[in-house]
Amino acid sequence: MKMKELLEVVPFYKTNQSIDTITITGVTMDSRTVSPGDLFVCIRGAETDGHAYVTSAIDQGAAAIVAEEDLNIEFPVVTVNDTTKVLAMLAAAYYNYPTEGVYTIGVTGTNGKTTITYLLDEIFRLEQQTTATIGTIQMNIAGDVYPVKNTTPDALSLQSSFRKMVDRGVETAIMEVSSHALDQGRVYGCDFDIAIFTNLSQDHLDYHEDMDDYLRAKSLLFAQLGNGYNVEREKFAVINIDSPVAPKLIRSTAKPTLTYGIHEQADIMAANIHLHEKGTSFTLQTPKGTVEITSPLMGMFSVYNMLAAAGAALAAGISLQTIKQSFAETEGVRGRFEPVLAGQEFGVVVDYAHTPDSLENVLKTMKEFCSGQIRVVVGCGGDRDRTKRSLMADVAMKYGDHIIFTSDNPRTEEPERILSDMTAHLNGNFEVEEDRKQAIEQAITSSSEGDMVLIAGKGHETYQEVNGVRYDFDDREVARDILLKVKGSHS
Ligand SMILES: CC(=O)N[C@H]1[C@@H](OP(=O)(O)OP(=O)(O)OC[C@H]2O[C@@H](n3ccc(=O)[nH]c3=O)[C@H](O)[C@@H]2O)O[C@H](CO)[C@@H](O)[C@@H]1O[C@H](C)C(=O)N[C@@H](C)C(=O)N[C@H](CCC(=O)O)C(=O)O
Ligand SMILES: Nc1ncnc2c1ncn2[C@@H]1O[C@H](COP(=O)(O)OP(=O)(O)OP(=O)(O)O)[C@@H](O)[C@H]1O
Ligand SMILES: N[C@H](CCC[C@H](N)C(=O)O)C(=O)O
Ligand SMILES: [Mg+2]
Repeated sequence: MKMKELLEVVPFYKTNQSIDTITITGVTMDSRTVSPGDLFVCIRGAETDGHAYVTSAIDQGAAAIVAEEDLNIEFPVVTVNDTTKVLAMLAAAYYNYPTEGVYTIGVTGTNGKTTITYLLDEIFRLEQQTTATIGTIQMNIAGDVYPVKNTTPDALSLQSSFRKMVDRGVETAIMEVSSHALDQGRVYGCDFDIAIFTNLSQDHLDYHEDMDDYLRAKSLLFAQLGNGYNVEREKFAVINIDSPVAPKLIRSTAKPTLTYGIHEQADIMAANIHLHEKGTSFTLQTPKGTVEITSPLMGMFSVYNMLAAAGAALAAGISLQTIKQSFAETEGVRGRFEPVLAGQEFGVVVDYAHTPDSLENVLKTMKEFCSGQIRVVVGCGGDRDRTKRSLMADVAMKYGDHIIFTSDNPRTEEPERILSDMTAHLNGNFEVEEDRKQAIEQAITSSSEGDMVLIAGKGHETYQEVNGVRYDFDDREVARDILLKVKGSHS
């Protein structure tokens, strides 16, 4: 492809020499993956600066460089103001604007993104559509599953995945859009048809300066809605009106908003909510009519997730009957309020709660139905928001009866430091057991009929990450093995 043609997507740029005759065979932002003929885009990252790898990119055969600085080298360099945004534009152009060919739904917010993408995927598949999902657990394109490094992939991987979707006949794609991704422009080249907001609560303050900065990142999804190339499809923002930040997000988009909620007046509402041990039921009120919902999903937070999914599905033209059927038949998401069943007389639940708000939601739900004692096994990730640690510990202490604080992906941090951040301020009874398996065993062996154990924080994860190494560890398997062992020793 002629480099000049690709650069037509970039409104302003400067060159140090003529680029008229340059042909490029790929675009990359990583010197380690440069192939001869690639255009190398220098990105200023969180760890290092891509500008430092120009020589290495050239040595490996790069055809030209896109940079934010005049590099003073005898080599074709295109200078732009913001390489991150330009990379997203180039990625979309290089893969020929694939989101134009796919109905694209983006979900952002602190909690509930993965769950809502799965709920929507089930709805669209019930309509016999070919779908794709991208998110924390995996990427799924028309039934083919791919592992992911990030919840939201970098711009190049993302656009290449959308191209694959078009080639595979995907009609609707539903993706999680993390605040990191928005801040780093990973989705800047995507033309979303629907943007969903779930909620905002504390997380990621290691990365974002404060909650305002975190919200600013989230709002970018709504600001970019409708700025794309596809003007034929109507765009909608679907926003949780019960969230205090809803007005700011509504103001940040030029597109129509469908609101959903339980407390404030909204377009999509849940009334007559009944939360019970086997799930939820409620009356779903929408501009397209009213329908009774029953679902195996537990807790008030699940009602919110269903409202968000219903709002987006209705905006996409799906019928209320399909939505009703899909919520009734949903399989849920692995590692989200997932019971571990091995014939024991007490409940064991694995859940991905790794923020104060999600932990509170899950524990409130458990408390509602637990006739006995609640035991909580919980830790906090290393190299992540330190200020959420004591808050998560407070929530565990408030709702649980016996708390065992343990490790959850210490990464490069000392587990003792993480545990001390969680517990140093606490009074009262709790235990600290650094070894997660021991902690789970302790919680399970001391439970009896009517009790419940919550194993929080890792959900679907199948590893424990310590110093860059991922050791096999699956809360669900570990719990099941312990339950079977305990049962065996009693029989
Ligand atoms: C902090 C963060 O967000 N980092 C992301 C970021 O990497 P970075 O900014 O650290 O990149 P860097 O290492 O500084 O490198 C800068 C540039 O130099 C280039 N480079 C670097 C080294 C080299 O030898 N040659 C070279 O060319 C790199 O390719 C890059 O272009 O850009 C990368 C590509 O998009 C991401 O994979 C990476 O995610 C890391 C792995 C990560 O852990 N991110 C987490 C915090 C994250 O993004 N999480 C959210 C979900 C959070 C949630 O919802 O809970 C997510 O979307 O996954
Ligand atoms: N709407 C909600 N409000 C509050 N908590 C929720 C909500 N939905 C789910 N949760 C809790 O948050 C946990 C994570 O849910 P989910 O994986 O759907 O969120 P996410 O936004 O994708 O998270 P991540 O940022 O890690 O990708 C669940 O296990 C549950 O404990
Ligand atoms: N996407 C989140 C996942 C947190 C899950 C928890 N198990 C942890 O490792 O902190 C993050 O990377 O911050
Ligand atoms: Mg997720």
